[in-house]
Amino acid sequence: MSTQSQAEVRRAIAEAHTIVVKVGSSSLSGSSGHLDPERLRGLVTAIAQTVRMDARVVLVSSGAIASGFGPLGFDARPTDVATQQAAASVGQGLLMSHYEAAFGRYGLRVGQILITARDTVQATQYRNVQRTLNRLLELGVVPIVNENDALASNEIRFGDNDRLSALVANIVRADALVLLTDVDGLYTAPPKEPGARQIHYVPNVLDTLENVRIGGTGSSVGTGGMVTKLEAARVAAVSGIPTVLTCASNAGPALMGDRVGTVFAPIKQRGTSRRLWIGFAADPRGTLVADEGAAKAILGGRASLLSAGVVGVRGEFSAGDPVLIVDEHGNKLAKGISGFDSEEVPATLGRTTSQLRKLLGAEYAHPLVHRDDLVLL
Ligand SMILES: Nc1ncnc2c1ncn2[C@@H]1O[C@H](COP(=O)(O)OP(=O)(O)O)[C@@H](O)[C@H]1O
Ligand SMILES: N[C@@H](CCC(=O)OP(=O)(O)O)C(=O)O
Repeated sequence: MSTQSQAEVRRAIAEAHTIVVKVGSSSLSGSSGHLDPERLRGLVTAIAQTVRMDARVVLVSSGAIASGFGPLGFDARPTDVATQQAAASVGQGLLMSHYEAAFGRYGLRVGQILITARDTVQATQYRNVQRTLNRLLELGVVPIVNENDALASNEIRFGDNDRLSALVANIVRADALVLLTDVDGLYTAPPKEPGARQIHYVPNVLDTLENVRIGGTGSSVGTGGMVTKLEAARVAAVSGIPTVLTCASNAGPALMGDRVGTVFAPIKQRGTSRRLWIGFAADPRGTLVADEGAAKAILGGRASLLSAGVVGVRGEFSAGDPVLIVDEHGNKLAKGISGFDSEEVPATLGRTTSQLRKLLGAEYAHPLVHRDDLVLL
């Protein structure tokens, strides 16, 4: 497909029917880091106006921890995982009650969906998330998505909601992704640095953004900074979805296609795939070494990785975790979701599926990595 001009990308966003809006903690909280309900209401007004114009909006909202640490008696956002999870557990309900009240003023219902990273890599969970989101949208509800912070394990989690929002955009086949933060777009350097200039249009986010220095969070409550926002824009772009990145106070103009923030053009035709997440964002928890035949089969594009073609395993992982697949020379071939725990793998190496059934039982008679769970690198 030919690259869309800035005006075309902005028009596509203005005309989008299904939109994913992501708002970061930094945009929902005041200088103390606590949730600021006034800011939340401002955002809701912009979204409600869009919904009234017949659009379907999924809101991916951070802010559970920001909403919870104050009521728990902490002055600042906690830094240890257990207290963050406790704060998120208290804060998520409070956050939703603010959203319920604010959307309620416009006669709109909200529905809460809490997702863990695993839900986006496991086929059944992925489909459940997809079905519920689609049904909520059909019913005219505004789904509000956050990571299930209270239960997310430290090893496999999104941490920030940027990448999660791109995957949600992919899951609902959104026409546009709107990333709202505390700066009006991408700058040539962290915006506090002298000389940093705003970029308004990124035609191909896969190209290394030369002359752009990307930094981490600029606030005491945000987590991913610009790094994860660009990752989200990349996932969206290769899913055929245009992205606009701007500050939360520009939500209304951004949704109308006005010239605010930074827009990222889509790169591919529309498509949806759980495999995008496997390829893009999932950090491998271990490595499987494929022999020559298996490596060739995988590179052919349509084969699963069978135990018969695996000669080694490294790292500790559970069935359902992302793993790297390399050849015997260490060349990276693919990423995939392991069908076995790492400790089960040695007993399966070199075995055919029927041998696995005979030796270990029917529950072991499946590929080590199924082809639907495998993405070439
Ligand atoms: N090149 C850059 N352009 C714009 N912002 C940048 C850049 N590098 C780093 N940042 C920082 O990223 C921050 C936004 O990320 P973050 O604090 O995680 O927000 P959120 O809570 O919205 O996810 C900005 O406040 C800014 O300080
Ligand atoms: N899920 C967490 C979000 C963590 C976070 O700060 O994310 P972000 O502000 O998007 O960088 C929460 O609700 O507090």
